[in-house]
Amino acid sequence: MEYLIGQRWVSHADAQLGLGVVVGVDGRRVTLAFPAVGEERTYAMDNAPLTRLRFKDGDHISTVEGVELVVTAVDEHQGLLLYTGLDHHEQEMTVSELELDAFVQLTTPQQRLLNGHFDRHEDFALRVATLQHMHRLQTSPARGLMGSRTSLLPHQVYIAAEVGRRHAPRVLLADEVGLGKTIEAGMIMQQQLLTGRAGRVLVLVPPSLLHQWLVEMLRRFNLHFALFDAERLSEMDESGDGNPFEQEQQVLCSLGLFLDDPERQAQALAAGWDLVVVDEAHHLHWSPQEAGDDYRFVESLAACCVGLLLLTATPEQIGRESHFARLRLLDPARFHDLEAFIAQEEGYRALGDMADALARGEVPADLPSDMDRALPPPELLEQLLDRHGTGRVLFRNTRATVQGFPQRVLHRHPLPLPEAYALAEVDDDARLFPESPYVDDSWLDFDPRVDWLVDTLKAMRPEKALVICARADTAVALEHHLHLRAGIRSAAFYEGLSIIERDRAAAYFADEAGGAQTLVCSEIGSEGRNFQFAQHLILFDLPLNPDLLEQRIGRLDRIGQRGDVQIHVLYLEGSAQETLLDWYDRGIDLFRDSCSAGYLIFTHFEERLRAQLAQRDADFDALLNDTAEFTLRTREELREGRDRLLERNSCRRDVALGLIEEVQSLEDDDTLENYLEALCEAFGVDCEYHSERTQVLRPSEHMLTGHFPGVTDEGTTITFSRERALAREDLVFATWEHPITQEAMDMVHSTELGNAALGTLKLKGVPPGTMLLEALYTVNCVAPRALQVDRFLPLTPIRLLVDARGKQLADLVPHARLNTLIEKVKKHTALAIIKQVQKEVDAKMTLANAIAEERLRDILPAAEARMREELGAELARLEALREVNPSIREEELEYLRYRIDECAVHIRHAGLQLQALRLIITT
Ligand SMILES: Nc1ncnc2c1ncn2[C@@H]1O[C@H](COP(=O)(O)OP(=O)(O)OP(=O)(O)O)[C@@H](O)[C@H]1O
Repeated sequence: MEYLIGQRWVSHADAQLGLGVVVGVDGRRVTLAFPAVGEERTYAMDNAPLTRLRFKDGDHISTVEGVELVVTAVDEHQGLLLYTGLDHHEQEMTVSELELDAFVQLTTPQQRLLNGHFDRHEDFALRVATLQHMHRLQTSPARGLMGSRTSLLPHQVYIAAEVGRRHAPRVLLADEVGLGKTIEAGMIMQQQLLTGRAGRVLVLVPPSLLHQWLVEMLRRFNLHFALFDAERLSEMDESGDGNPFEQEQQVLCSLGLFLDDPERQAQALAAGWDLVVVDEAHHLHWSPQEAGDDYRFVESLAACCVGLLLLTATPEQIGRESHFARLRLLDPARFHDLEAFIAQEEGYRALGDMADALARGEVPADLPSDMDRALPPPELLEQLLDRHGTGRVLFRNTRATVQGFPQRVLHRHPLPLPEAYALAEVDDDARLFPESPYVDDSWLDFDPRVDWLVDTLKAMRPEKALVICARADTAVALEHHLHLRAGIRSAAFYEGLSIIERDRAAAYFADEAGGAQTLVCSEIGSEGRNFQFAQHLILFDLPLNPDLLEQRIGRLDRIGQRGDVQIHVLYLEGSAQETLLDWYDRGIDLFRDSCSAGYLIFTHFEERLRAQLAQRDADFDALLNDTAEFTLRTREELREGRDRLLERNSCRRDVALGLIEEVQSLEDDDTLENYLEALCEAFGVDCEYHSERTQVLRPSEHMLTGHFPGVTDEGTTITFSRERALAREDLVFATWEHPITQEAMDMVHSTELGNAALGTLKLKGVPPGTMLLEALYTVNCVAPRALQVDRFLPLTPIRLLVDARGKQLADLVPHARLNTLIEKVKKHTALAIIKQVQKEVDAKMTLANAIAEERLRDILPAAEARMREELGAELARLEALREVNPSIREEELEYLRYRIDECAVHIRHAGLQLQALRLIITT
């Protein structure tokens, strides 16, 4: 090998040195300067780990002056290479190799292979596997649904898939209490973030639910929200770094932060969000006369964010009008007329009948005129639901459809009315909450509910009971009494506590060993919290709103409840509470069955009920009968009309079951386990068996990078079993979509790991000394993530195996087979081989590139056709839908048209990327 001063060489022993230049040749020694690292090294010529750097036509080079050229010709002059190329103005220029930038990164497979930077065959195989898995995940129907630590419940999976795949989803998630709206919102967010449809997310929740949300999002979805409270915001203000909302991508805070604070509102509005989520949205104040500050703020947010999820279990808690007002936030164009909305709801019964008939295979005579009667009934049913239902904006699943819920069992506990209460002058409020007029705690001494509570809790020990009362003062007094005077382990949960104190109290109650036996909550504890680990609910009083009562019961009667829910209602005989209990129990039958029309029924009878609460008389039985009859009728109407349609729209079981099956099949085989093991091996992470389908990952001394995603110094225990992950919170649930897997895959994809290898092989029928080149290409489409072009044009790995005569043998010798046959070659032999076959490799690469390009010519039009078919069908559907159901917003249509055009442009410009190259010599 001849060395001349000025030539450029790279060290294949240490790629980090950058590009060296020969600065001295002295007998048998050569000295190189490596300007990128400011070092000089001298080597013995006969075993220097150096390779001459020689660029070729089409390579990108850059000079010390920062000029970038695409090489068009290479000449040699007095032993030095001269590169001619075009800069980005298409100007031609020629530079000597002396002028090349020393910070060269040899990363392409061909450069690395030809310069002697070989990888292990295991790493080569890992790279190929990574690209194949990435491709498979990109095209999976279950994309975005695999990574949540939740049971796969059809109604949730359906909603997550249906809403999560929309661009800019704007929906009201209104499943009945405790059916998992938070989980659905998490699944939707996870999917939107994973697929790039959303990046910036703002979640607004009541203060008492902040931590519960924070924890649920993290442990179930690996979503790291920044929790903003007043303190953190003022610290951020002081730091002078500008708008705090612009400093985080996913923010969780309470709506209260913004009330009466126009400046904060302006900051949040200016920060721009892809998705805004509002929990317990029934609290937003609105009436036809006046909108509250909270409503107006959310309305401003709704106007400038693209996606909006509103969550409420009791959409009509404050009445139909405010239900309408929330729908208006989602789509002001569609929901602009309250009267029309109410009239339309009335037509749902007829639609429900038609849907039933179609489900039975009959085509009803009165089918809407926009529908094509010639279609088969299942398709007509799809169209009917799609075009005439409310499914696009409103999702509501009920216990009746979800099934598997335990019973609610009512226990009435009459107690004598103390004289002090009987004789007191009372108003409406004090009738229901007789202790409320007391400024001190003296009522504890004579109120029989207190002793009952103490005795019952003691008798129940160690079973846990949630106690709910309407007022914070009552909760505090009761808890003090239980705790200090009766020696019952208890905690209070009320609005006077800070958020952290509330969470501490809830955690103390949840603690199985040594925790509180009871938690005494004011009404704020009746909303959103998860207390299903308890089976006893003690209602110290009853609220004067059936939806609030439903929320209270929902704390225990929710997903995850394992036994029947025992509802104990304490009441003072002859008091307004007894009347209210009778009305709820015998009128609405709310203790046995949840009722979405509770508020409607309440408003219908409110006047008569209030009169009976003030003074029960002979009319009460009539009130009970009327209420029961009205309730029956209303439930029936809802079941026949709105709910029936909503249910069909809110969960299509067959679709959901198909998706669940897909997720399960990905989980059940051991591909991920084997793949992660190979990844760990490649990166120097120890993988130790823990128990069935569970491993401990630990950084080893030979860790390749400073960090492997998700692996801590102490070790991270991961399980591949969903069942175990649900039972054991401390284990990481490893799925294809867990950040560990995703980031590790990215680490392989975005670096050169495994992209160049050399080996030998004995192959029957192939003479020794034959050269084979195994090349893997992927389709490289540069496009904004939000367009999701990868749905139509995924990575599409193309594997070629070219022999010396240019024959393509990929199908004959599959990659997996090659992996089992290939043998390692010592580094110096490999370097000797590569020097000899340089020219041949170049020639075969040209050939391989041509074959791959030819394949690409088929792939791109097919991808465009697929995109046009899929998005075109979506567009046609939306256009048809819009004719009859204006809940489709014009922007949705416009965006879809724009997306089709943009996707087409990007698909046409897609190119190939050589991802990995392996040179094989037969022996
Ligand atoms: N698929 C699931 N797998 C496991 N647990 C779940 C699942 N869905 C819901 N849960 C649990 O059930 C409980 C109720 O869920 P969630 O809080 O999402 O309900 P919700 O509809 O928002 O309730 P609320 O109406 O009270 O606000 C929570 O403890 C949640 O963690």
